[in-house]
Amino acid sequence: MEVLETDLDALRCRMSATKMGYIDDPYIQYFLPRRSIHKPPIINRGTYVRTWSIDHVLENFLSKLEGKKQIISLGAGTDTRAFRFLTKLPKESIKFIELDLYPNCVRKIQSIAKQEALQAMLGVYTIDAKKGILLSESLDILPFDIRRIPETGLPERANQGLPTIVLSECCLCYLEPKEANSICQWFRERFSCVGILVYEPIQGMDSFGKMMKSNLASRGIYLKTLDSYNTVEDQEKRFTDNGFQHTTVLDFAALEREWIPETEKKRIAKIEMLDELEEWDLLAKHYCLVFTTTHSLYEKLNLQKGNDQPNG
Ligand SMILES: C[S@@+](CC[C@H](N)C(=O)[O-])C[C@H]1O[C@@H](n2cnc3c(N)ncnc32)[C@H](O)[C@@H]1O
Repeated sequence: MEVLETDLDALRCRMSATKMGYIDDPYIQYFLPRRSIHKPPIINRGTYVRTWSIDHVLENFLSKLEGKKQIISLGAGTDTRAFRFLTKLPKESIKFIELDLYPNCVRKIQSIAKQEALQAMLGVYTIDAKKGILLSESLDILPFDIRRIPETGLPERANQGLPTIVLSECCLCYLEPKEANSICQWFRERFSCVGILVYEPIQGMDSFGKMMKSNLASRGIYLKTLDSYNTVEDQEKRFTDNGFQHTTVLDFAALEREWIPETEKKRIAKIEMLDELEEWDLLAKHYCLVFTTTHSLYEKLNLQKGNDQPNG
């Protein structure tokens, strides 16, 4: 299945951005030993904005709410975020549940099974590498086709009573809009305190967007929701129509401008010269971050009206 390969694309981008110093990720080496990957500066910058902004929303959620919190990652692939966060936070305060298709879970778990440094962070754990299952106090990796969620619910390890952020870092976009929508609706109806954090492409109708779609289509990969949620406004409406009460959507140009601190911008600017600022502007308009919440989570995060940045 071609969609499985998209995880390797994301991993390579993160490796390149890590190697260049945009991202601090000591764990990625365990999942992609080949470090010779180098992506163009605008791709590294995009990977940085993507990683920084998702981390930012999650860190804010984890630090502002008391007690145990849950992050359910749809199509988590070989994301190392759980390990990065577990180095900084008490294990008992956080539960990551990572779902992906069976072959990608097996691949990830095989890497973890070889690395004591990763296992040491999990406390008591069990691994069944053949089944692609890892269970521990703070991280579960489970092979699960997320399209089943509306019918069968989540694997029983998930706890509907915990404040939860559902992360779709480029995953829901591969589903039919109806399927993606039913999943979001399922979470809103079952979880009282929930947010959905989505990173995905937008603006698929212009020439850059068409090129992006046709490059992927040549590999059998289709961004199925893109035409339905083509703009920032469409993305906002998507979640408002779905019954979520508070939605913030920013493209990467806005994220960089409004969220990323000046000190970080200066640091990033020194890493690599961006010869073509116009190219970056174009790319940055084609990706967005959506953060949508129920009223209960919104109140707990204490979002200020008119303040897009979720740390108030
Ligand atoms: C672009 S990758 C993103 C991986 C990771 N979230 C990241 O950003 O690094 C998309 C992931 O979604 C997974 N995926 C696609 N469709 C899925 C489905 N129906 N159920 C579970 N996972 C799925 C793929 O296997 C792949 O690992």
